[in-house]
This record gives sequence, C-alpha cells and structure tokens, in this order.
Amino acid sequence: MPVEPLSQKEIEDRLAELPGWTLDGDRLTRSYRLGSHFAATAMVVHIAQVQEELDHHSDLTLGYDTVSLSVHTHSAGGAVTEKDFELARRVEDLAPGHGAH
Ligand SMILES: C[C@H](O)[C@H](O)[C@H]1CNC2=NC(N)=NC(=O)C2=N1
Repeated sequence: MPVEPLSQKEIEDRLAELPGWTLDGDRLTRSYRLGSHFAATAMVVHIAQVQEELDHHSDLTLGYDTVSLSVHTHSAGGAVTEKDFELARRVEDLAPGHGAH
C-alpha cells in the first residue's frame, strides 16, 4: 500500500502530540540524552529492532551519550508520512525504559 505525504497541517497536528520531535526540512528528528555510552548503545539496538519490525528505518546516530534519529519516507519521495510518525511514537514508548530524555 503506498504511503502518502502528509500535509503541513497534518504534520503540525501530529508533532503537537510528540514533544521533543521537530520537523527539520523534510525530516522528523529527535535527539535523546542517556546515562552512559552503553545505555545509548542499547537504545540504538532496541530502535533497530523496532525499525525492522516496522520495515521503516531512520538515519540513526550514536554519540557518546546521545541517540539521534532523522527519518522521512524514501518511497514517498522523501516526504514525511504516517510511517515516520508511527516510528517516532514507538521510539517515544521505548525511550523511558532506557532512561532517555
Ligand atoms: C523494501 C523495503 O520495504 C523498503 O526499502 C523500506 C525499508 N525502509 C524504509 N525506510 C524509510 N525511512 N523509508 C522507506 O521508504 C523505506 N522503505
């Protein structure tokens, strides 16, 4: 099933429910701070599992104690779609368990 680009209004409405996430150009982004490099690494592995489950993948960056995501939908020409928000919500759900903020 093709995924359609969301309108600016649809993106703003969804972002209002996702504090910390922002629209950077045509990508949804968020960075998290963690308690250690190992904690950040574990969160990256957990996000990778979710991305494989959803078959939707962000650019996922591991820093010393940070995890950063940047995602858009390749198959929608690089636009933001519902699939990007689905991934963002799933990451928000797992973040507290890793002590991420
Ligand atoms: C074949 C596979 O389903 C596609 O390449 C998936 C994989 N992950 C993806 N991730 C993202 N962000 N956008 C896509 O269009 C996409 N497509």
